Amino acid sequence: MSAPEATTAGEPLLRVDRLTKTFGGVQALKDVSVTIRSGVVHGFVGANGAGKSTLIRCLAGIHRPDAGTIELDGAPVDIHTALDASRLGMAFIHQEMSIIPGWDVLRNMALGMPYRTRAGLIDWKATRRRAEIVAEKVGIRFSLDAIIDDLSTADQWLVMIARALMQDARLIAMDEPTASLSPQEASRLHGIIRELTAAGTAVIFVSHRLAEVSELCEDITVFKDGRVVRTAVGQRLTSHELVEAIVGHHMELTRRPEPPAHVGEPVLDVEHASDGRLVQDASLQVRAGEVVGLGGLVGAGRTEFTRLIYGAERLRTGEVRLAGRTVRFHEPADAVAQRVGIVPEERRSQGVFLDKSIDFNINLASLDSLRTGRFVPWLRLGAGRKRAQRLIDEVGIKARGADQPVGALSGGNQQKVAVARWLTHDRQLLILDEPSRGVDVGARAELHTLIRDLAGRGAAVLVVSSDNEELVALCDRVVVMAEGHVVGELVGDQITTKAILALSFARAHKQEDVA
Ligand SMILES: Nc1ncnc2c1ncn2[C@@H]1O[C@H](COP(=O)(O)OP(=O)(O)OP(=O)(O)O)[C@@H](O)[C@H]1O
Repeated sequence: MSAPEATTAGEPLLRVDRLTKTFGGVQALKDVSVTIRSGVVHGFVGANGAGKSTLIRCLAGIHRPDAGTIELDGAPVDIHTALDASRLGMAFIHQEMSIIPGWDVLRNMALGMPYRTRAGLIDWKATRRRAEIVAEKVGIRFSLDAIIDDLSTADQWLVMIARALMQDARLIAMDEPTASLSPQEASRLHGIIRELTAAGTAVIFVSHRLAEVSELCEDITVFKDGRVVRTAVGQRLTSHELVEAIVGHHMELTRRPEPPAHVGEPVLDVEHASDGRLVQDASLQVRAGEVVGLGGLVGAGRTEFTRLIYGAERLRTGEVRLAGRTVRFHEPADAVAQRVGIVPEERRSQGVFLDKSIDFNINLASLDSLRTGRFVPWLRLGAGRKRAQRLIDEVGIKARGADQPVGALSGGNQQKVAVARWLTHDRQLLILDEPSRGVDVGARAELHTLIRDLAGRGAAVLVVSSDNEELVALCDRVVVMAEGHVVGELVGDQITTKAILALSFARAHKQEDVA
């Protein structure tokens, strides 16, 4: 198999015809037909579990379709392995990027495709030369010798795109590339994608951020329950049209919540917290019944601040009070024991047990309340399963049943499990870091309603989000951080995306003024 000849921009490059894929009893793709054109960004949108990633994985040689055909440049192709896909000029950046931790940027870029000498040895000199050209093209400004773990998520994405270009990919599929990026980083990535398509590369772009899909994608395919429900070619759909196609009806995207009916005593009170590094003298209060947002740019220290609060990092100076009592959590489990619920930023490594069932994951947090007696630590499994099923319905987790392993769910549904496990009624404080990352537009609104309901029942909620629209739609108050400091606070109707952004940059402007 060899990479086919170049196709003219706008011409069909890849045709998928009536592809079908079933996992056990779940029909992930049903008769899906899609045409990808050269030089065009093609958006894949749809609710969690609609089939977007499965189609991409079929193209990448990870899954074998049950039926249907794939054609490249008009000729049928059989993709059995990742190597087949790569030889055909297709590169894939999946939701969980395949970086090799501990390796430098150069080796990560050259993975699988380094230049070789005639003797078959890796020609690092030629590989580096090529890598330098590619790095320049995608705007990599860090050293090729940097260790990949030390880079931001946005920079790791650049390395993945650079890897695709090292392979001379004619088609690059990116599964939710902007989910973990700030608006600024995302717009930098959009610029790079536009340059790639201008040079003739076809790009498949998966995202739940509908505004960016509307702006960036010339062609769009909307998936629903494994089927294609709308195809737009050369016609940009607005966010509202996309929402209607995805959820089946019109939905208001950002509306301020009703003010809380009752705000009680402070549940969380943090004073002058510092870790000596990323968080400096940060104070914050969350009262019972309130949803407080932590806004700011990526790298502002928000995640680190929450980790200090719940004991994942060591507090150097300052004080944390929970319901009026000074606490010092040595690890997150200490916080959980004090009725704190935590949804960490890194779902896969810290949030859920992928090989365990949905009901196990959901009930893990509340095992105590499922014990039948103090001295008989006997789990009332029936009650646990019932609770899991209720949450699966309420949050709209798309699964075969409560006993399905979380690892077999789509990315967004895994995130819903990570959040749902805390939606029981016995948490006095919930700390949610990017709770709706990768969650579809309909489910996001449902998740927000559940979070507000919990606050309505008296819980204090602290939410970190890089999506300012989410903070507007969810929070009673927003505390903004910049460079490790709390730089301001917005209350009620003061909370707008513009105001959050202005505060996020306020510190940098002040420093410029001084300079
Ligand atoms: N390896 C697997 N085993 C079993 N079921 C699977 C597997 N991979 C996907 N599925 C199921 O196939 C369906 C489609 O999942 P897919 O990951 O394609 O959705 P998606 O549209 O990419 O969703 P998301 O936006 O949440 O990433 C889901 O019901 C999912 O649970």
